[in-house]
Amino acid sequence: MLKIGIIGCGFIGGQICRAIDSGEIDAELYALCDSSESKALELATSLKTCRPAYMKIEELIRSVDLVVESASQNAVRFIVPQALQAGCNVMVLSVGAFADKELRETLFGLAKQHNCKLYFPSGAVVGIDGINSARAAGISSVTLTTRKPPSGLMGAPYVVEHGIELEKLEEETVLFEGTASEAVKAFPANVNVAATISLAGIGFERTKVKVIADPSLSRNVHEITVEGEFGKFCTRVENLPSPDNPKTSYLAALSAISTLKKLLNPVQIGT
Ligand SMILES: NC(=O)C1=CN([C@@H]2O[C@H](COP(=O)(O)OP(=O)(O)OC[C@H]3O[C@@H](n4cnc5c(N)ncnc54)[C@H](OP(=O)(O)O)[C@@H]3O)[C@@H](O)[C@H]2O)C=CC1
Ligand SMILES: O=C([O-])CC(=O)C(=O)O
Repeated sequence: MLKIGIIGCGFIGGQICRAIDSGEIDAELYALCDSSESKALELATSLKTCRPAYMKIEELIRSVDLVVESASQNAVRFIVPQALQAGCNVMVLSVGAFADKELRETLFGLAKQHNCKLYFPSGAVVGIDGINSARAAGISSVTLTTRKPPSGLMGAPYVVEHGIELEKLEEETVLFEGTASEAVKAFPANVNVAATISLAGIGFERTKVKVIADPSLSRNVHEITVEGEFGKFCTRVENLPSPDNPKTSYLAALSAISTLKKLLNPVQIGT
């Protein structure tokens, strides 16, 4: 049975644990790690059937077949190279870290060298399947427009650096327009989806991103427009935010669960 280790025991890590615990994902939840040991232990003891051990990153990587990174972009830099060098497959949630070209090329190279897989779930957006298909011919433009309630954007480096008083906004306000490369640094906990879209499509410099704060919203809304040889498509998702972490949409955790189920399943549906 596939042994899974989860690094980052917040909302997404917790949802994956519960999906393994309930038997929805047919794998062994072997180990947990978090910057807060007590948070990981609390999660472990809340489970009904699984009894994952708490391990430091190095021990976890030596012990499992697949590492789930559900921690932070900074964690990716530290965890993923070691995990690939140890021969683990890795599922990455903090995809924004891959905007760094040097890191990206190193990690893709290590995955090839060690015959490991890197999995990037679709996350909180819909349409990655369409981008993957469209890329087989040619894509001319990709844009992502992300709208979140102000509470979901609090603490983002861009908001802090520009002194934006989100709590005072009374109407929809465009906070940021730029490339995906800039967006994931400006909003590292809000638009990892821009990184996944870039990896699937036309890269971090050609993918355009707009981030909007809207006090009238209670959902995280992501719209993608893609044009290319195939024609044009637009997707829009209105995500319920997680109750634990308003920056993260529930769909992002479901997408991680679905990716794990897909890699374990001999029958593959969808692109
Ligand atoms: N790909 C996608 O579509 C999406 C990606 N994300 C990203 O996925 C990641 C997980 O999201 P979510 O579960 O909501 O986040 P949470 O903040 O709920 O949980 C993350 C957990 O990881 C811990 N952590 C952070 N850095 C490290 C580290 N270096 N080593 C060990 N533990 C660490 C955090 O601890 P502490 O609180 O102490 O920092 C926290 O307990 C985030 O980076 C988020 O931005 C989210 C939504 C969509
Ligand atoms: O969950 C979301 O709506 C998107 C998100 O935070 C991210 O991509 O980092």
